[in-house]
Amino acid sequence: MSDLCRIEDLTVTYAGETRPALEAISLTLARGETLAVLGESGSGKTTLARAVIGLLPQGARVAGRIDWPGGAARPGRDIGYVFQDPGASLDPVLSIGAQLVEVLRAHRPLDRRRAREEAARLLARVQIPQPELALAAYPHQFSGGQRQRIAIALAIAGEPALLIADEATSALDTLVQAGIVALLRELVDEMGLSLMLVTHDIALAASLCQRILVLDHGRMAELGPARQVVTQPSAAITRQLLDSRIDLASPSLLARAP
Ligand SMILES: Nc1ncnc2c1ncn2[C@@H]1O[C@H](COP(=O)(O)OP(=O)(O)OP(=O)(O)O)[C@@H](O)[C@H]1O
Repeated sequence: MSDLCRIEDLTVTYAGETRPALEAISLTLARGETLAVLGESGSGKTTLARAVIGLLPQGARVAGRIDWPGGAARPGRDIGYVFQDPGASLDPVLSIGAQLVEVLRAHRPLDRRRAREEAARLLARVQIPQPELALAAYPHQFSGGQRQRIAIALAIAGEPALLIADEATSALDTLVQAGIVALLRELVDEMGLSLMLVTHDIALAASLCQRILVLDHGRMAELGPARQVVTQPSAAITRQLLDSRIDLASPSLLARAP
């Protein structure tokens, strides 16, 4: 597998802060690789994802490097981003079709008719029923799970090499969450996408990703194959995250680690 993204000694300090939110992060993400970024609230997961996509807030100081050996990555086109709240991706006053067509035409040389056909195909791909009709509907007409599926359609519309899912399932109830996780897994397999899954849920990380990076107060606590991280954790914080998941889901957590 060739390298998609190389992060070297990345340190990010927000404006007005003295303590970095992220410190000395180094890792390489291969093409087609699935990586979970795991940690407690405030450990720096979103900061890492925002740094990768190049969308840190103004005034944030960045040291270190993020290299894209295949050429600079453009948000939207080369990197798709799915937020926890689909409302962050979807415009409430535009129809789903208009939003998808806009993104498709910004990134791909499609005329309006072809873009609309492609939009319907994308909605079908993320399992929105009656995609032709759905194009004319507005975000509030869909359930939370369906809105997240539409946000995923928007994120993959530019045929990105990397999809970042930032707590994309944590606001959803368990069954709906399982459906979105299954969809992400299918898309990664079919499109050869790299996935960066930002989560505080070690079971989810292990079930979906090949490697897990554990962050603790902005630092790398541990990075390794998912199975190894969940069966032989080397960092205290990973053991804590595991302990907090010792419930009925735990046996499947170990069985499903890639
Ligand atoms: N815009 C900002 N300005 C100042 N500090 C910030 C800003 N955004 C985040 N932080 C701080 O940076 C640290 C890391 O935050 P970050 O959102 O990356 O963590 P996280 O692991 O994604 O947390 P969560 O799971 O709660 O989203 C936290 O201490 C947070 O308070």
